[in-house]
Amino acid sequence: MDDCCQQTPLFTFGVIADIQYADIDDGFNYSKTRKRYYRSSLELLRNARESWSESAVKPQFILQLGDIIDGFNKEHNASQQALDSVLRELSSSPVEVHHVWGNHEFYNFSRSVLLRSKLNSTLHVDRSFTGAQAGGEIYAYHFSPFPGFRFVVLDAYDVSLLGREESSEQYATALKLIKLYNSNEDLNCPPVRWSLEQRFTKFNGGFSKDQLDWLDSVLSSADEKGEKVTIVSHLPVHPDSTDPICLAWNHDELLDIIRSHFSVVCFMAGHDHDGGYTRDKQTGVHHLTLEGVIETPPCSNAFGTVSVYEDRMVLKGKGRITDRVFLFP
Ligand SMILES: Nc1ncnc2c1ncn2[C@@H]1O[C@H](COP(=O)(O)OP(=O)(O)O)[C@@H](O)[C@H]1O
Repeated sequence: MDDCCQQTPLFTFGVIADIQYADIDDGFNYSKTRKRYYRSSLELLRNARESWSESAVKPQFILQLGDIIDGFNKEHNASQQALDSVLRELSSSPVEVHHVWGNHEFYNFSRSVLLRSKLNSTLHVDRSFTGAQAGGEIYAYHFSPFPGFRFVVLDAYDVSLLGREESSEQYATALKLIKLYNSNEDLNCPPVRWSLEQRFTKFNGGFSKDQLDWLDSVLSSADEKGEKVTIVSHLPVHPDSTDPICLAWNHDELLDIIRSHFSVVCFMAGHDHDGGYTRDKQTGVHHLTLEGVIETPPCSNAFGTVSVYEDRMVLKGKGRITDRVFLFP
């Protein structure tokens, strides 16, 4: 690392993904290739929170990249209890948390319940979001924690079979789309094994035209102001930053928007518990997929602290999170 990292950062923030806490014994992912540590994930969250609390430069905020509790809580009637446990852990330090929504949020709660819950950060963080939200039932908003820097939280399940009433127009639209690619009876089962079309599963989703238009206008305004924008979403959008089975349905449309605005410097996601990273060749935008807490052994960790400077962001990872430098394009 060069001299930059000896300087005091403008601000720092924490990142953590796929905690998927449940008070149940360890298990495995669907294909039985990765162990899942459901109880230990709360301890790993505690490690992250303690490390952030004790750090010399306190993070200004935390980005929780989605899937904070596991879908298994629903069948144990323990959704609210599990959510209370992780939120209690997070709230034992005063730093504000920006929650992203993933598929496991929708296994536990409906969209309307989530919109009224503590996982709707627009209701609970200590700043005004007037005019900053996408509107309607879309959980997307932006905030500026420091002059010249903006963060956009996206709703990757805006078009989805999850969280929508089966009788709703949105459900019908999502069903029509997924069925164009996936003819399996079980829509969680991917339609193909190797191509990008694997992503058309029920555990993924996409961004509506309303949300894409909103993002486009937020980024146009950021371009004009000369801001540096980091976008966060549960689902990754760059095929080289993840296993393609984890990509957002219309990842290509989202990428096109990012590529048409020079303000974007970084895109952060969760969902793929093995993590990933690429730098987009066309724009130099960094695409980080953060390794998931749930598949991290109790002896390790999975969180990071990002220090932001004028010309770069520096990720200091703990446990299996790799240190990285994101030079601004
Ligand atoms: N290949 C697959 N075929 C059928 N169902 C699957 C497949 N992969 C995952 N699922 C199911 O999809 C849901 C979400 O999978 P899960 O592994 O819990 O997601 P995540 O990776 O977000 O934790 C679960 O109900 C799981 O059983």
